[in-house]
Amino acid sequence: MTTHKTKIAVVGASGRMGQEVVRSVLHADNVELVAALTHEQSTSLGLDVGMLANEGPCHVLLACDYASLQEADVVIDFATPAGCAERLSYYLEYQVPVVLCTTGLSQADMQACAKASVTLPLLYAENTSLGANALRILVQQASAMLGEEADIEILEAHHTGKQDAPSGTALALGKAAAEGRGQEFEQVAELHRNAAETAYKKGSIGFATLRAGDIIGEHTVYMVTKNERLEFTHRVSARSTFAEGAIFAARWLTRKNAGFYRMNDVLRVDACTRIP
Ligand SMILES: NC(=O)C1=CN([C@@H]2O[C@H](COP(=O)(O)OP(=O)(O)OC[C@H]3O[C@@H](n4cnc5c(N)ncnc54)[C@H](OP(=O)(O)O)[C@@H]3O)[C@@H](O)[C@H]2O)C=CC1
Ligand SMILES: O=C(O)C1=N[C@H](C(=O)O)C[C@H](O)C1
Repeated sequence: MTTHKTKIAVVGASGRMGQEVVRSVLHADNVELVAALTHEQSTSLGLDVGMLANEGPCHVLLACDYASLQEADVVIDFATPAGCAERLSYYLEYQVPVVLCTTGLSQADMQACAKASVTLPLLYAENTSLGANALRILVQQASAMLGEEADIEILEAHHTGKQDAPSGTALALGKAAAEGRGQEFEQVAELHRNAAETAYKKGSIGFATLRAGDIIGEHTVYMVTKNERLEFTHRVSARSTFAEGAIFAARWLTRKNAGFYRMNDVLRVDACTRIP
């Protein structure tokens, strides 16, 4: 019996994550790589993305003509925030569902995502790993239990190539913590805890950032009360974790109607049930 292979286009395909997704797609038997896209100025245009990803030729060349999206069932976008609005316009034009994994997006970009999702299945994932999404639920629950008794601080560590800070995952964890104790995130978030003007305030949620070497992605949420503390830590030791999560989400998204989706919808971690 031949099974239908999901046809995947990877956007940002020459980047750290783009190459990881290419590798994972080439190794999986239920998906097929049909396009690999980047921007017009990319120095890697025209290269075989299989070669770029150290997998040998796969006969898909890095391109910037988004008309090739017509071949795809779904897009996985791990490109940089710059150009996000333009990319969304292509996904709308070619009506191709998208798993958007870019962090550091502006409010305007997020509004454009919401607007696009009126007519397109769009899944926004600042972190496609199972563990980070489970952690978000645990943090919300613990924060609800402890209330404002606990000081909450979030520390994230990433490789030196990361452009945005705090990370998208750290912000999502902070939002979950604020939600848990019934706070408005924007009112309590101290995004740069170590900056001089953001000294400790009771009830705030502080963020601190490390950028060092090749750390793939680590997040710790501290909940500290008098004489004791909880530390919730998630560490990723291979980028393939993110790539495989994105592919899993992409296949799921091809069966959905237009709408704005999150990893929780895919993984059902909130209901503590996994889709096999
Ligand atoms: N959701 C998740 O689980 C994860 C999300 N991320 C996020 O993914 C994003 C990419 O991370 P990473 O791979 O490390 O970054 P990289 O800088 O390695 O890759 C980004 C890629 O995007 C390409 N690019 C730049 N501008 C455009 C554009 N306008 N259109 C299309 N492609 C473009 C770049 O091409 P060129 O190099 O040729 O300029 C580059 O290849 C970040 O926002 C990061 O935070 C990362 C890991 C996990
Ligand atoms: O840029 C990265 O590398 C990562 N970015 C995501 C984020 O900003 O949360 C997810 C992961 O931590 C790796």
